[in-house]
Amino acid sequence: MEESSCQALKELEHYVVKDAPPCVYYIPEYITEAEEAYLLQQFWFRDRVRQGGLPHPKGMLAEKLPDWLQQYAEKISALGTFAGKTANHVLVNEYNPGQGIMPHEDGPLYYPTVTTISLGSHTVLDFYHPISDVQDVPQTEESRFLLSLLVERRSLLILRDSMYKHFLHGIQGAAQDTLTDRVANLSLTSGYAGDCLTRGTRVSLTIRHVPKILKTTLLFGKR
Ligand SMILES: O=C(O)CCC(=O)C(=O)O
Ligand SMILES: [Fe+2]
Repeated sequence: MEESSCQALKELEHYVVKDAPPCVYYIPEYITEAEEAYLLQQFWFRDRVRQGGLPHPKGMLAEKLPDWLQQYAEKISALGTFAGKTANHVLVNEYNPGQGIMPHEDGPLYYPTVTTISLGSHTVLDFYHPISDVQDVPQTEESRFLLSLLVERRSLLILRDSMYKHFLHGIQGAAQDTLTDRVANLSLTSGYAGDCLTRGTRVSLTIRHVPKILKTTLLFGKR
């Protein structure tokens, strides 16, 4: 598939998922086991974990990032992920086995790139074509399905361009995932088609940049 626009992040060229539309980068073992344990401890201790749900404008008014998150925001931004800007927003989601998130778009509040660090468990992220304007054709979730990504614990996933802006993403409410050749990043993971992976509790950190102008707009809206 088209790869040209995925060359923007030079250091990451080995991590481009070639069987996906532009752009997906998947970096396994992005953080160490010790870092993962430390981050999980911070979240569980502080009980700051948000359960599922969709991105909400209220989230935009998040407080300053604690230092232990700021360092990851800076490290990821140094890859050129946010066009020279530094990530300033982190959303934390916790999923128990069986929990998912319905297919959605993240919308225009963010710079059109999302980066996700996964802690505690893998999951499978599914992508779908948007519902087309032609309403006379019944459109099932199955007919809109595009591809899946296996997102392993400690990995970093970067979605940009059409994979961020055009397609919807969601997570099935399943307790197990059977890997198939519909998993577009399989060769970059330790999984094989036919494997059945049992989910544990997963905490995801979605790290993004919110352009300043939108932040200001939202602050006005709060008055
Ligand atoms: O947990 C994830 O990896 C996805 C979360 C998500 O899509 C969102 O919060 O918008
Ligand atoms: Fe999302």
